[in-house]
Amino acid sequence: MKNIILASASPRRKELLAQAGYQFTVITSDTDEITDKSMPDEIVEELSAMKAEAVAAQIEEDTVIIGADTIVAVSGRILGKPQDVTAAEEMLKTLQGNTHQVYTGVTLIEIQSGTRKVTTFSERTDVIMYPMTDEEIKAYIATGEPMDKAGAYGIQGRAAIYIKKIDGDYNNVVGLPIARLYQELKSK
Ligand SMILES: Cc1cn([C@H]2C[C@H](O)[C@@H](COP(=O)(O)OP(=O)(O)OP(=O)(O)O)O2)c(=O)[nH]c1=O
Repeated sequence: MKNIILASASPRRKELLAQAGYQFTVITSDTDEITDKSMPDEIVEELSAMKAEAVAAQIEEDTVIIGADTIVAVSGRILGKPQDVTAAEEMLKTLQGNTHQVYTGVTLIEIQSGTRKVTTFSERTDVIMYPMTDEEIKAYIATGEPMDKAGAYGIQGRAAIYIKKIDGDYNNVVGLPIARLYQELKSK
């Protein structure tokens, strides 16, 4: 197994990769998360590639660089991280009592003897949320938990009490589909 670099500032991604037993370093970059894609799987795949590439540009030794991006899709809309409390409130009002999809895209850039091999994939998890009252939404936002998370909630945190059902990889919702990633890394 080669050196691994996680190109992400997300504490959840770091925890999941460590939990899987990998040794790695974290190097982050300031990537403008802008894409002209409109399909959710294409968006997360492209943004994960941009994040991995921004870090790969600084690396020459044999390494595997991992970039990831997570978004929420609901009724034809794409939800990233909320800009402010009002946006968080609006997102949660849309998600409560409904089914939505969480997409995480992952890009691996394998640098070997100066050559680069890029692998990108995405995973989708369907999530059904119980209805939330306006008071519950306000109280949840007051915890501060939604602000750095796609769709303004964290399934691994206080929002767990509103999750009725999921179909797909739980860790994909948290931000890194670690089982699929392991399958991909196995061959590296
Ligand atoms: C839906 C959901 C998202 N999230 C998080 C995962 C991601 O960290 C975040 C989406 O933002 P991202 O832009 O995917 O990632 P990030 O900005 O946290 O980190 P980086 O770009 O450096 O890799 O939302 C949860 O933690 N729990 C959830 O239930």
